[in-house]
Order: sequence, then structure tokens, then C-alpha cells
Amino acid sequence: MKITEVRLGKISVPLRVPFKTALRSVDSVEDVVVEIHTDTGHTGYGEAPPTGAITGDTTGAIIGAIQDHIAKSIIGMDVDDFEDVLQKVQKCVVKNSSAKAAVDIALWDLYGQLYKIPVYKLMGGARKNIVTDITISVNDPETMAADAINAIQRGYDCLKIKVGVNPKLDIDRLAAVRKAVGDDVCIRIDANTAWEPKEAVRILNGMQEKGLQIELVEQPVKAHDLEGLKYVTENSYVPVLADESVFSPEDAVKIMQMRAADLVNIKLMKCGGLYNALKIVSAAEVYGVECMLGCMLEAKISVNAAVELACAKKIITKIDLDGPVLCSEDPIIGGAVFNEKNITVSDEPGLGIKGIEPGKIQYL
Ligand SMILES: C[C@H](N)C(=O)N[C@H](CCC(=O)O)C(=O)O
Ligand SMILES: [Mg+2]
Repeated sequence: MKITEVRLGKISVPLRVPFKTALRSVDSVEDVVVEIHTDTGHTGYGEAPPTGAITGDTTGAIIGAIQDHIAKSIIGMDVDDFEDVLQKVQKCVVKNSSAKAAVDIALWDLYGQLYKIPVYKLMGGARKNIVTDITISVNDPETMAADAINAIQRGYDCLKIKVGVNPKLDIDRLAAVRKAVGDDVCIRIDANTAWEPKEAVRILNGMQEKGLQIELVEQPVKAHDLEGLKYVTENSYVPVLADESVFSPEDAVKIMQMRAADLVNIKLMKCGGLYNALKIVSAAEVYGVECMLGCMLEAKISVNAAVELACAKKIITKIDLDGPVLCSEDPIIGGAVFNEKNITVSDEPGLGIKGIEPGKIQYL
């Protein structure tokens, strides 16, 4: 199965409501779609969003990295030389984790098709069903309480609450949400790097002293501030999950060795795809650190690849794969079934993606 062409396109999917975090505010998912074609007539699908505020990757940079470096390096290679092709993707250009992830995902899709096996079974095959949380954007406390009730009415029982814009409001935000949804709903929060370490401990312990039952906090402090992250981990009542601080497997190992966080959030767009995500998973298994499988604002092709990984590995105990359910439509045909919080992985070979709705992709 030789790679003959790497074709790129763009999709744009409106969100149900604007997505607002401490780092950015957007109204739609804008993704680069990758199709890898082969001499056997197979197509592998991948996808990457331009999450510049977190990865530094813009649409133009994703397209440029793939066209100028990655595609040139892998065209003509045989997908059956899988390790060689995956390593070529990682090594032909530095950084550019989202571009690498998009191509890596498409290659796993092809490799699964070659051996007629779903990707989650190739990687471990632990389970077929997972349950995701849903994200509530940061707003004023009343709006967030109303959004939380709406999520509960859609059937979600775990909410990921964004905080960190005007941190003075954060305890009031969580108090309003907890009051609105009651005690049985799981609430996790994500500060997206917004707080200083001492401020984080004060806010988090203030929340727990009020009985708000926060399950975990994601990335309370700046990405590079591992000492600050460790300070929060050691001094707050709330378990800490590292997100923006963990891109590569090396980052993950460092955080685990330092005990700078209690958990890590694996995202394919940060680590460059499934090849490196599996290394983070292995490190987590060795250190006994549970993982979240998360996503950026992404449509269903790349989130589908994350579903495959989450269904393969039991060390992944927290699921934040709500990209597709935040969208107002799903232009992707095939793949995992997203029924609100319940996600069922596809049993088709590869990723099970059949294509994109006609007219929904703009080829370059
Ligand atoms: C969409 C997902 N639930 C999420 O919140 N991801 C964010 C970053 C998403 C983005 O800005 O595109 C996170 O976990 O930090
Ligand atoms: Mg996060």
C-alpha cells in the first residue's frame, strides 16, 4: 500500500454557542482535513484544528508544514513500513504538532484498513464505549448556571467548567453552577493557564471549603511554570491535571518524575498524533498516573482518533471528547457514534470514516 497523494481541504462547522475560555473565544470549528491516497485505492482521513492560542499552529502553518515538509517526506513510502512512516512524520520538521497529528491519524486509518482491524483494537482494545463530559464556557455566573442546566437536560452528568476570565468571579461561578445542578453531577474545572500559583490555591481551597466538590482542576497556572504547577498540586485540596504543560512524551515524563501534577491530559494535537500519545500512555502506566483524553475544538475525524485511543487503554480514566457535540452539525460520514455523552467506537477497519458530506469540504 504505497502513498501516492496527500490531499488537503478545509471544513468549517458552526458551534451551537460561542466557546469561551481564558485563552480564546470562537464561534466555529475550522479544521484542515487530510486525505492520504494510496496505489491500492484506499483513503486515510486525518484532521487538525488551528488552536494557535495553545499549540501555536495556525491554518496556514498546518497547511504549509504538510505541503512543504510532511507530504514530500512520505509520498512513495509503503504504509506497511508503518514505524518508518510514522517516524518520518515526526522527524521531517520540528514542532507543528497539529500538522503531524493530522497526518499520523490518516496513517493509522490506512494501517487499520490494510490489516482490516479497527484502530482501537490495534492499540489495545480495552472497551467499546466511553462517556464524555461537556464544556461550559466562561461567562457570568448566571449564564453559566443556565448553560449547566441545559447540559444536564441533554443528559450529561459531568461538566467541565471554564474559569479564569476575571478570577474574582470564579468561586461565584462555581457556586452558581453547583447550586443549579445539585450534588450528584461531577464538576471539573479548567483555568487554561489563567491563575498565579498562590491565587490558584486560594481559589481552589475556597471552592472546596464552600463544599463545591470539584473533581479536578485543569492547568491552573502558566504552561512553562512547572514549579508553580507542583506548588498547586501540593497545596490545593483539588487534584491537578496538567494540560498546556504537557505536549510531548518527554514533557509527560518530566511532570510525572517531578510529581508536578496528579493527572495528565493527552491531546493528539499537542503530542503530534497517536504514535506519541501511545508513548505518554506507556509512561503513565509505568508511573501509575491516570490520564484524561481531551480534544481541542475539533470535528469528528480527529476526535474519532482520540476515541479509538481512549477505547484502547484503561489508564485513560477521564474523557473530554466533546468537540463534535459542541458543533451544530456533523459533516463527517462514518466513525464513532456520538450520542450526547455516550460515545461508541466504530468496529470498521481503521477509523471507519467514509467521507465528508458533499459540499462541506473546500479542497485546496
Ligand atoms: C473542547 C474541549 N472540551 C476543551 O475544553 N479543550 C480545551 C482547549 C480547546 C480549544 O481552545 O480549542 C482545553 O482542554 O483546554
Ligand atoms: Mg484544558
